[in-house]
Amino acid sequence: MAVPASSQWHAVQESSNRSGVLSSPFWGSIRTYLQLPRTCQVHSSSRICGNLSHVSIYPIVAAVSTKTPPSTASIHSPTEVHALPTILVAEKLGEGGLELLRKVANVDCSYNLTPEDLCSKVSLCDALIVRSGTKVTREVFEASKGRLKVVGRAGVGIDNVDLHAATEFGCLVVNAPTANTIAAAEHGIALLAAMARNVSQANAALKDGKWLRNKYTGVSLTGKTLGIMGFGKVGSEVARRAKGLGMTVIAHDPYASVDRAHAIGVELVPFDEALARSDFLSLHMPLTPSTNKMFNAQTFAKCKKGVRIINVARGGVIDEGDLVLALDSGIVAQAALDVFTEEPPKPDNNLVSHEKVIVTPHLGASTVEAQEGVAIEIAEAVVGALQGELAATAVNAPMVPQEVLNELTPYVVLAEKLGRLAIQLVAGSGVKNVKVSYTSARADDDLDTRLLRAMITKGLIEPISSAYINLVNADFIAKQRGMKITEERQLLDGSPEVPLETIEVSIAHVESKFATALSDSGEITLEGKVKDGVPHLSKVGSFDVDISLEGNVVLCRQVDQPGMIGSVGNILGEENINISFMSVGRIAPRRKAVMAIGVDDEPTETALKRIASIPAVEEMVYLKL
Ligand SMILES: NC(=O)c1ccc[n+]([C@@H]2O[C@H](COP(=O)([O-])OP(=O)(O)OC[C@H]3O[C@@H](n4cnc5c(N)ncnc54)[C@H](O)[C@@H]3O)[C@@H](O)[C@H]2O)c1
Ligand SMILES: O=C(O)[C@H](O)COP(=O)(O)O
Repeated sequence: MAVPASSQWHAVQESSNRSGVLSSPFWGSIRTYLQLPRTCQVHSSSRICGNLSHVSIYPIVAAVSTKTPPSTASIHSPTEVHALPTILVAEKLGEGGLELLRKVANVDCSYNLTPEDLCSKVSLCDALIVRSGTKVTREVFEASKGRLKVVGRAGVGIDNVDLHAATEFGCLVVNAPTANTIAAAEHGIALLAAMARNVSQANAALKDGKWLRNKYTGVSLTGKTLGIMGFGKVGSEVARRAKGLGMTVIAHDPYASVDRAHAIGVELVPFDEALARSDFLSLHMPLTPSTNKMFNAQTFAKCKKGVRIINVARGGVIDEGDLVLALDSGIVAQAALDVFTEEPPKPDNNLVSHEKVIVTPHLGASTVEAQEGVAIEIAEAVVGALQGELAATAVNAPMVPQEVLNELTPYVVLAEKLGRLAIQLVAGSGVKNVKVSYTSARADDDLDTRLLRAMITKGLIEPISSAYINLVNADFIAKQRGMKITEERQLLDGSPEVPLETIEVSIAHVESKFATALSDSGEITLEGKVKDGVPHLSKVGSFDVDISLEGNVVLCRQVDQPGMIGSVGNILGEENINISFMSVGRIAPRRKAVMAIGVDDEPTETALKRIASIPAVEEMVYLKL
């Protein structure tokens, strides 16, 4: 059959199964975000997305994928097909949060686990919820063997979670950043006032029968300068309250907005100036490698003599040994500490027992109200993540709003398929340079491609490794394998109604099993687009084609002559292989052409050999999706 020069010949048969599990954005997004292994089906006995009690995530017994996190395969047996996910709650969580979790999961509340117990339990869990008392170490992720998909930190600080390991293992970490802000700020103010008036010491003395009115004369707050170190959520709430107490409030925070500070009457100042001017310093930065022990002998030396320090942030931001010396020498007059480098501190900790120090056992977030709020905030985040939503409080993954995700879903599928096809065209190994080009009528800031890049990476790497890749770890794994993935965009004229026109994946400096896939510049190049919500392959090398990316793909380069489609079609028909789509792209009539054939079934070796031996077929490759 001759093919019209300007068009492709479409179509033998369209797949009728487009409305299955994956086509719904909701169910699709479950897979997309957590990238549940393809051996896992997401089923619902109800189509009401809000009612998760009907959702189950389980492995298909007859696996179609070679990639399954090992524990998933070993834990679920066919008899557990409708099992709910399991969430381990390793520290006390408010009842409201537990109720939410119990609606969608088996909830195992096991507190005070040893590190060994945590490691052994975690291999049976899909999510883990902790507060600051549980160290979620690399060993925990290793022990989970890929089953753990989400760690929920019921609070703000995530310094007890090994984020690098979480990312490497593709485990999402979410926190509950807002619900305990006020509680922490109120505790900061409580410590400020208690320290200034020696409340703790006087209380202890009086209970010990000592009426020491002179000894416990305090200092006033009004008119004094409070330096807020870390002007984030807690810091700014402390600032508001301190202003109400008549204090002058200054703050140091390299990342805070001057306008936000001015709006509540706070002057942002450099670090050394904050130290030099403050009568009281209240610490509110996170513990990171750069804030670790940032309050040490050198910094105390820059402080106003007799400064008083409150710490409701993290013990590790202070060098505790240096603080003891500064208290002994009078550089620091008093300290009020809620947090410690080691929690609980050792009984002989001489900072805790110091007479100029008052302490509380990490109580900043411990109000009834805050704990209920945190529990609900983290339960919603964990449930959302298990549903595949891109959590607004994700700590180690890009946050993509649900609307954006819904819109991008078919492009996400396309991206993974293009990566998967492109890597199969490489002869040998050593893919180092991959370029992804997007054409779109949307401005750069209106098109979030992180998810697409992650899925292309997944498609490129999974077929050639044992790595298990999702949005969380895609960049990490690509980097680890020395694969550089660059992106470029071409802005098109026209309506920005659809997010993307085309996605092109090209792999440079490699040989191809199918030379026709090499572009004029010698790179393996595939282009795809989304048509009616379905991903299509639209270009192979320099040849335009058009097949829907469902099933698997046979690519042939042949001499463009009558009867080619019939010959290939006949062979596949005789071998009982269903063709879903067929398209021929060519440069000019009777010259070279590329035939792309979508097949529902896997062709036998014999069928492929028969196609390859058609005299006009010059090269052929079979690609699995
Ligand atoms: N004691 C408790 O129970 C309790 C309760 C809640 C929060 N916290 C801790 O309080 C701290 C603040 O929490 P948040 O919710 O306000 O966090 P946040 O992220 O809203 O604020 C932290 C601020 O610190 C700033 N910062 C970072 N590095 C800094 C540096 N080197 N110098 C100065 N500022 C720096 C950031 O820019 C940010 O504005 C965290 O350490 C958190 O873990 C403790
Ligand atoms: O970072 C936080 O949110 C606080 O330190 C609270 O920690 P907690 O949940 O262990 O009380």
